[in-house]
Amino acid sequence: MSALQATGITKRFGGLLALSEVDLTVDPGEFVALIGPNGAGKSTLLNVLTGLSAPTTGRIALDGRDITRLSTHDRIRAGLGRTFQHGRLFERLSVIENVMVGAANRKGRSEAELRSTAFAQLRRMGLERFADQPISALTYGNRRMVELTRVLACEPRVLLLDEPAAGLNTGEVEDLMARLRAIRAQDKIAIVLIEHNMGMVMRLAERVVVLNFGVKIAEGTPAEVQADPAVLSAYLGEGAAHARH
Ligand SMILES: Nc1ncnc2c1ncn2[C@@H]1O[C@H](COP(=O)(O)OP(=O)(O)OP(=O)(O)O)[C@@H](O)[C@H]1O
Repeated sequence: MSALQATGITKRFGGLLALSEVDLTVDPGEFVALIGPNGAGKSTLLNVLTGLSAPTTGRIALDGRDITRLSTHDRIRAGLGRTFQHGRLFERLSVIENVMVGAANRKGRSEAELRSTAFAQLRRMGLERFADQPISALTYGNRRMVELTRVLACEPRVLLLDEPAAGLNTGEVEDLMARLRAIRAQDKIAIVLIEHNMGMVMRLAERVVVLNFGVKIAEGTPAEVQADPAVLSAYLGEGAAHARH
């Protein structure tokens, strides 16, 4: 059974067709990258999957259960986690308190349990020394890592990441990739990554799905997708694709 299955997702904003009959299937533990030029519909698809935006038509299932009509909060509880392109940390709270907020999405935990869960997550992300610092004291790169830690504290089965490497320096991107590999190996969670950093996509993803103007134009291994003329056209324009063939 698929960990996540979105079928026939269409999303209209007035006259604009942001997504057109998009299918996305993610197997348990699989690492899928979702790529496409600016405005292709990637963030819109994540918003629909997480319930921030209702699809015009289409169906979403998590572990075989229809979640199309669940609230965002209930989807998180059901095991669907997500980070945002522009982070949303609580500035006035400490690092560990932010992560505790993530852990609190799981029912029935005492404050002491939330704190120890949050601390364990911070430790495995190499952030434990910042636990009691305010968010405002962190570098940009560390803030992004705290965002990832917070969603991990929700113990997702499927993790959706919206451009986690944006704004990170080379060393931080390497660190992020190593952490994502470790998370996946340890937690066996499925990951869907939206990313413009193609080097990262090619090194991490097992399967790549390409959107362009709201339509899925290609799907395959990183090597297959890189060699696909339709993908080249979408990124570089018809002229560049023809020049290669
Ligand atoms: N709330 C909205 N209202 C109207 N149009 C929207 C809304 N959200 C997105 N769009 C439009 O839908 C299309 C897809 O946008 P989306 O942000 O999903 O693309 P993207 O692939 O994530 O792009 P980027 O890589 O630049 O983040 C764009 O034309 C965008 O202008």
